[in-house]
Amino acid sequence: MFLDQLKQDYAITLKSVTQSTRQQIARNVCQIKAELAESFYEVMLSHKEASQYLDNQVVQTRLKGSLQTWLTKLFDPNVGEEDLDNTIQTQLHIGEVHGRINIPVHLVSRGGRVLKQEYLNRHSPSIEDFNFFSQLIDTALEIMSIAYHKNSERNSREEEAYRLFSITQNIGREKEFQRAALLDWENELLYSYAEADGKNKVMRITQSEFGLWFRHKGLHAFEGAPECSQVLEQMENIDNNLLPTLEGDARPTIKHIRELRAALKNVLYCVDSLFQRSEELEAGKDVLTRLLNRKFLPAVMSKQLEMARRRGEKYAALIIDVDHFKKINDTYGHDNGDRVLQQLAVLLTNTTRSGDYTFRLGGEEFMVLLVDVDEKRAQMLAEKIRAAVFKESFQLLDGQTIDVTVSIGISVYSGHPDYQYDLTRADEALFKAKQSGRNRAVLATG
Ligand SMILES: Nc1nc2c(ncn2[C@@H]2O[C@H](COP(=O)(O)OP(=O)(O)OP(=O)(O)O)[C@@H](O)[C@H]2O)c(=O)[nH]1
Repeated sequence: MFLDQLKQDYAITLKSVTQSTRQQIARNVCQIKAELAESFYEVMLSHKEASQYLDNQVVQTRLKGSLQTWLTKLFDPNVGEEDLDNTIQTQLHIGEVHGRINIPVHLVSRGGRVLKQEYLNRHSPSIEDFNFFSQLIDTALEIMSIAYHKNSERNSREEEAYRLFSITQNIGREKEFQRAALLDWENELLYSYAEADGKNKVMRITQSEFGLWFRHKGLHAFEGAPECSQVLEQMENIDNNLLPTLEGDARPTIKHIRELRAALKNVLYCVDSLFQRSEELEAGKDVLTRLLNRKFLPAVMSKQLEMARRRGEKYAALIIDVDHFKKINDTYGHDNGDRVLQQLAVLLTNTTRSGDYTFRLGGEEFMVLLVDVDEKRAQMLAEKIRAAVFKESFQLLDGQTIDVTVSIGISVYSGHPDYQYDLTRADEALFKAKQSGRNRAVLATG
């Protein structure tokens, strides 16, 4: 309904000036569009809140250009009433992107204000001209804000659903797994000190299997629980205060070891109580593979993106597609096809770390989100997955085994504020992997 009203207003605005005035305004905009983009992003980047969302390099290489394209299209004098549905769709799409990357609406409005001010300063337009310019900018921003609100409402519902889901996905197994990971780390640590007289530097707990899981998944799953900050504090205490006392030439004293064990016991106690808080909840899993369902993608990706932005920890998306899966279905039947997908899901879970995420995107397409990696490591892990699938004997219902291969497209966080941008790059890389013969992993470039 709002949109119908906006469409009518838009049409009235277009007719409010003559065609030659529209052409003149379009020329004006074209002449100064680079300066408009410059001022827009200068203000955005100097604004504390806005600069959190925007990476300087991406602004230079991409966003300034996109803003200029948007202005050119918005003021294109050939856009008539019959094109308005398209124009509106474009603005809705931009609003959705803003919602996805959490740019607050008031900042976008601020951007609009900057554009108008800049246009006024540079062209000293007539009232009629300036009114037209303002009306189009305001209407476009109004349409964007409709999509923004819809999208952010959906995001918060999905985030809540994901939070519930992630704490309850195989909760018993997860609990035992994380307890074991923590105790393994402790054993390794003590063993290494006993053996090497403290000369070895041991992996920090925050970087351990448990630490990665807790920081990337546990914190999100148990969000708001008081034990979360206690676990974080204890881990920092261990890494920054306790471990250094055990390293170096001096032999660790029994007092140091006791302190470390007490801190670890505390972490274990908190973890147990976090798990106790949660209840089993089955909804939301992919029925066939029990992996994360596609609908949790926005919640997970937004969280990782925020972490990447705040802490500089990159992540990678691996889009994994079974090669010639149709042939497997056609040759051995759909049930055997299902069985292959289930075995692949288990293999993916086993070849990744517990801090990583594994999704079934749909059909025979999966996605692994690797946390805390760079290009080199992402490529190595993708290759590890590819090789593991290649080596695996997939078992069919009648006991016979078949070989299966996968193609993988890899993209590493590029700094772009919209996670969809990097997912599309991974998709394009997957396409290349298929084109160049399948059974390979290709890293997206550019
Ligand atoms: N058994 C089973 N098959 C599925 C499922 N979802 C999708 N499919 C089938 O997966 C097949 C995918 O085939 P295509 O998209 O042609 O791809 P492909 O044969 O794997 O070929 P490439 O990807 O190009 O290597 C289709 O035949 C779908 O019917 C599912 O849940 N179970």
